[in-house]
Amino acid sequence: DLEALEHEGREYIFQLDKAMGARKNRASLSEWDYTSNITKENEEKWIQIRLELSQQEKKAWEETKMYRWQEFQDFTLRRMFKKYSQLGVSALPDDKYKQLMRSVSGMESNYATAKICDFKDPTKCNLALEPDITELFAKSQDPEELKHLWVQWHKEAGSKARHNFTEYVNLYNEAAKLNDFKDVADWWQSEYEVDDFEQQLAKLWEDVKPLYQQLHAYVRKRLRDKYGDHVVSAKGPIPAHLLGNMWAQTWSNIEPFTRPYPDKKEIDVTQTMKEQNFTALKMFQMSDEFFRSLNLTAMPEKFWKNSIIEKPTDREIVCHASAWDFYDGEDFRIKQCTSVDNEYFETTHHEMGHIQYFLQIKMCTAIDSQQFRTVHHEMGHVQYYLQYKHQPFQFREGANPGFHEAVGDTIALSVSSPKHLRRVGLSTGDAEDEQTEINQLYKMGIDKIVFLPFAYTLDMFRYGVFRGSTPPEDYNCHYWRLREMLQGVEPPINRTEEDFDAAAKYHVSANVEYARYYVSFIIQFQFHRALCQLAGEYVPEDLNKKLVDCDIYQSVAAGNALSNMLKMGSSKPWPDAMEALTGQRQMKADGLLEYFRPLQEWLTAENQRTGEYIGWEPSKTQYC
Ligand SMILES: C=C(C[SeH])C(=O)N1CCC[C@H]1C(=O)O
Ligand SMILES: [Zn+2]
Repeated sequence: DLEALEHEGREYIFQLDKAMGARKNRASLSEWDYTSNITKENEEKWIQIRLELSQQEKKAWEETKMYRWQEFQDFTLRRMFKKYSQLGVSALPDDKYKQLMRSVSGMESNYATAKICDFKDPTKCNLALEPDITELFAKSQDPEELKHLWVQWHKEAGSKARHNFTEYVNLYNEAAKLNDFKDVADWWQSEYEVDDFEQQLAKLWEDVKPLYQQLHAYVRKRLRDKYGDHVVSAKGPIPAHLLGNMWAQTWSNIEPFTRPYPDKKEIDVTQTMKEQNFTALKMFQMSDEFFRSLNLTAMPEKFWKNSIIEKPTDREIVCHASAWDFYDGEDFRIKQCTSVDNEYFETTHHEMGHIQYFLQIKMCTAIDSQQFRTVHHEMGHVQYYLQYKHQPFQFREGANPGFHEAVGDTIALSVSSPKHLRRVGLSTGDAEDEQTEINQLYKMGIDKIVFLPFAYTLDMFRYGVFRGSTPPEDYNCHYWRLREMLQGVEPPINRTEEDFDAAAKYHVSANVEYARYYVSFIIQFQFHRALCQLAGEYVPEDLNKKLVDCDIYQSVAAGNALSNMLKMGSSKPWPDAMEALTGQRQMKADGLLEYFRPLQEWLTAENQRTGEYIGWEPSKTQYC
């Protein structure tokens, strides 16, 4: 009878889950070995192990199909069977599976090892993205130098990936169809368990677009004032190489010379951290301490022992920051790039003297607030792993991919508040006045608001590619059409289909879905608002308890609510997790818009005062 069958199903699935845990542990260890020492030999080992594991997954999948799990009474049991009934890329025949893995690892290693020549010294041709190009791009205010760095990087990391990318699209789409999806776009969106995901993304963009347009207009004016109207037009898109970031996804690096009140004391965390001899180690310790202050879990010993945060000089590694769960309940790591330079050498030895297990900690680029945000971002991933490590392996993931990206950033919203920076001695700024608050909101806005159209573009582009509505001969043209339409940016020089600029972004070369960050940058404000209310730090309409100045540090009430949501992992559909923390069951832009309301009002008035054109006319550069 069904009762007995369900009982047998439960026995079976928990055995399967344990075996899956062991497989995931092996897969993570071999991927770690490859990405922290990029060699042909390690690539072969990683591919071999993945192939073995896929055969085991295929066998398990055949068995699972024999159970009539859709009729089971137990919700959790049905949910586990449902997840196991999806085989994934292992559904491909072995030769195609290997080909798909080779095309992705080919793109990823090309991206990780790409080098370009320096603008000032053309004989110096060993500039890597981290830390060299990133640092130059953040600091240079010479449009010609910025154009050189932009064009060279997009040539080395973008164009060279085009062949592998088209092969990856075909094979990945084949795998999607073998999993009963129309294409990869359909597969990626299924992770969000709603049937109108793309409409929800569009609605969120409609809600945020007016605010973005005001910010875009203001920044364009400030850049035109600085570089002249032959470089920045009055009504056109903003040239993408002038925004302080290779992908124009965050504009924090141009804050020093574009903020609303330039003479207002700036809370420059980077400067203070340097003065206080900060190292990455200290930032990781501070982040760990923040989570502990909320009654969340301390980083386990293996984290401090096994993480890699030094960019080795003797080998190539994948530098893009990442957090890892090895599915054994103890081993969790971060791999974040650093490079040895004498400024931190002494500090590191000094630190090493204090701490037995410590990893060689130094930051790739100088200690700066962007790196500080990345540290919190990565530590948020590890905190989520720690909270749900008691779940069955199949549920050891975020409620949806956006949740996993939002944890660290939500904490960083408190850490970057003026109140918190004063609390930890990173700022001696006096209490807030109106102008300082606008400067603070502007600094947060050119990181958080401008990111949204970039993130939206990246996966709208790939949805079109996977659906075939964007054919390979139009890849670059469609990419720039979307970037102009949504972000209001244009390439610094004409582009052709010899170029493939999308792959110059890590996540396109590494096959990492990106809508997760778009979701994260929306829901992190819903999380932040809920936590601030729980911490008694935010009371609607109370001018002494404003959202912009909320810091949940040491609030056990907020921490317990956060950990209760994180502990769920993906055991329930994400609206249940969202509701547990915020009382809302939908993604909504209301949290973000409430946070930035004072900035939106200021920008609207300022753009009226200067008569700046809101929005942008078609670009004059050629790219189609
Ligand atoms: C820090 C990470 C590793 Se999950 C990252 O890729 N992020 C974090 C914010 C957006 C996105 C990016 O760098 O493009
Ligand atoms: Zn992340």
